[in-house]
Amino acid sequence: MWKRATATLKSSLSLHITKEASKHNAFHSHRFISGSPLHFQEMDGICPKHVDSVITFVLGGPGSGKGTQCARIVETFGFKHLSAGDLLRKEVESASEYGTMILDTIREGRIVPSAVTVKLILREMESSDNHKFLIDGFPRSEENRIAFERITGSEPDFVLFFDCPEEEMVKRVLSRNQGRIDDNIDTIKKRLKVFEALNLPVVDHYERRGKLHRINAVGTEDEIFEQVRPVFAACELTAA
Ligand SMILES: Nc1ncnc2c1ncn2[C@@H]1O[C@H](COP(=O)(O)OP(=O)(O)O)[C@@H](O)[C@H]1O
Ligand SMILES: Nc1ccn([C@H]2C[C@H](O)[C@@H](COP(=O)(O)OP(=O)(O)O)O2)c(=O)n1
Repeated sequence: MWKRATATLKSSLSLHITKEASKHNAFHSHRFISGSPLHFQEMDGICPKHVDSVITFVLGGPGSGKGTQCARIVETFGFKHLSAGDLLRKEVESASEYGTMILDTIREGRIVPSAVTVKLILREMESSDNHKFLIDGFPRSEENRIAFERITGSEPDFVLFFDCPEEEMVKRVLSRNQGRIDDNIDTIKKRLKVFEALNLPVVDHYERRGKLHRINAVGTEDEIFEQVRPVFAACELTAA
């Protein structure tokens, strides 16, 4: 399964976001799906580096342990980890024209428009020589999913979902201690609502597609990794 054709992965360099994208938040606007007003300008063409790429999406609520387990997967299986949240936070720090919009959106616990997030992800993929990608915290909505699949012309090879009870997620986020503006009880409550409304439909979608690996996210980090490991080990065997 390592070998797959993402032959239609298009160059992020050909993506442009209009200012309109920054005005519309995905939570309020699904116009991208119906009429594509976010104005991606896509040129035909393949990014040759990614013809054989493996793409794994890592889903789960805030604090479910996605980042923690991704670090273990990177260490054990050599994937390139792309955290959508980290990329967005880096964009805020880089004085990007979208910085204020991204920061406000994160502070309010909403979802940044796909035009911005997909562009950041593709830019990172193209600058990497790795061919195995863990895309963490994405897609967070059907709008994210549809935008990614439409732009790249590809689906993930498989999807991990860290299934964690809400009270455990709240406890973990409140003790995360990374100085994040969204790790406070008010924003967490909003993020959990957004997660249920927008992310769970994505989980259901991949379950129906037979691509979902549901991981019980309660337990020690080691115990959880012992559920994760066989998913990746099986794929390595298939590729051998
Ligand atoms: N299995 C676990 N049990 C308890 N705490 C955990 C576990 N996995 C991660 N954590 C802690 O919970 C917090 C959130 O984990 P993180 O990996 O950042 O989650 P996510 O990326 O899903 O938001 C971090 O402080 C992390 O150290
Ligand atoms: N696909 C994404 C991923 C994250 N974001 C925004 C909204 C999220 O609440 C924040 C933080 O995301 P991040 O994945 O770092 O958060 P958690 O690790 O799940 O707590 O970033 C987004 O708008 N779209």
